[in-house]
Amino acid sequence: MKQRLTVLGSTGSIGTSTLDVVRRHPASYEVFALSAATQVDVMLAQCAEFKPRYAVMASAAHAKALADKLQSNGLVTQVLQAQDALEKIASHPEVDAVMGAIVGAAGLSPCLAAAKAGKRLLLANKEALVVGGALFMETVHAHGCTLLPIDSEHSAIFQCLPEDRSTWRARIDSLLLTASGGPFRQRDPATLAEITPAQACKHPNFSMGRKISVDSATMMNKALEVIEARWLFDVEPDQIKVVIHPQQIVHSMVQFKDASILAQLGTPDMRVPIACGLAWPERIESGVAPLDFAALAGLTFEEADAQRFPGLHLSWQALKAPEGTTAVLNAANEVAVAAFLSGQLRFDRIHAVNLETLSAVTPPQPRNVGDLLALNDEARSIATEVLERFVA
Ligand SMILES: NC(=O)C1=CN([C@@H]2O[C@H](COP(=O)(O)OP(=O)(O)OC[C@H]3O[C@@H](n4cnc5c(N)ncnc54)[C@H](OP(=O)(O)O)[C@@H]3O)[C@@H](O)[C@H]2O)C=CC1
Ligand SMILES: CC(=O)[C@@H](O)[C@H](O)COP(=O)(O)O
Ligand SMILES: [Mn+2]
Repeated sequence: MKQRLTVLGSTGSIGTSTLDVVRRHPASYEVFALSAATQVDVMLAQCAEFKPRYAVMASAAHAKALADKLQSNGLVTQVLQAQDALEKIASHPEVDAVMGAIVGAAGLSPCLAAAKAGKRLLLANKEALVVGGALFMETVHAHGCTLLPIDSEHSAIFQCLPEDRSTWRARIDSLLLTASGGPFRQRDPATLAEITPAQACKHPNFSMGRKISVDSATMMNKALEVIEARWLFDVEPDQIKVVIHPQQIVHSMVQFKDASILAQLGTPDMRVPIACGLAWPERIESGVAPLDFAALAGLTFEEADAQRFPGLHLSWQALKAPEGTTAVLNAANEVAVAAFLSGQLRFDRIHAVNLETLSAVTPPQPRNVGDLLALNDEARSIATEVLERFVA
């Protein structure tokens, strides 16, 4: 029986890698629905190839443009638009699995809809978990959702852990998240003010969307991943450690109570964790060449420099603060990164916007997804005010 799949964010880096793996296994997977925001022609080509029943676009104008092109190409995919359209394709009764690959908090509601419908949820969209926190995991557990981490570090940890979740806590000492250190790991910190979006988006090992690439450059990506790990694996914040490993061959590790460490290794290519999530607990071909150990120059590890990467430590601070603080941090960072990418904010001021927004917002205890979305909106508007003080 084929798995019927919805891909949220199909035109992005994770979305296209997902479809690349799916393309290799036509007997096992069928695309039920795709979603995107702006890239109409990429979506048109995906509809022509994968023939989904539905395609969702984020705005009415993009939906209309896609519908017109589909019609003139004789394609019958139905185009939907509106917030509840994403939730509809994520929770549709005919869907087995959902890839959550929208970037940012915009992915929270459709991922929660998939979780509530008890789907197999392949989660790349780390911001959904950073915003959703305990409420996200409660929804996963209450509705029998199978949550499969796609973020490479979390997929690595997931693969190193025993399958029986109830035994994790008793056996784990700590989770060791590896980090590349980004493109500025060795750059003179005095020159960080001059960095351009193109430089920040040049990740040393992965070709990714622009937002996550900037996060890797500030190491806010690792901060978000610390928060993601806390919720995915139900460990205390201080059980999560970060180590820089510039080659990104070791994707992360689990240290057990007896000091034994298990690591997951592989070529740095997101099709590996994606294939792992699609097929779990089986294994399928991902299209990625295995590691050639003889050709590796060496694997090195070092500590993250707190002065160069001040944002990294905000994760532990936010996790120890009242619930909702991680949502505030995420909102501030989304606003600051967008401002940097549009040329308004200096790279070295992203951290200042995050820090000031955190001190300006005291989050009330979120009781439901409505509270989380309201908190996200409030934190975004305060971050936008804070930003005014830092723009050139
Ligand atoms: N890229 C990677 O290797 C990794 C990514 N991740 C995580 O996966 C997620 C996706 O990352 P990535 O693929 O790099 O991002 P991209 O920017 O490449 O893709 C994002 C996708 O989401 C769509 N999108 C953007 N904004 C919205 C919105 N407001 N509403 C609906 N859809 C939207 C985009 O549509 P369009 O392009 O049509 O505008 C696109 O399809 C992020 O959370 C990231 O942190 C995690 C690990 C690795
Ligand atoms: C591929 C992936 O999972 C990204 O999150 C990537 O690992 C970024 O790495 P750094 O944030 O360590 O640069
Ligand atoms: Mn990652």
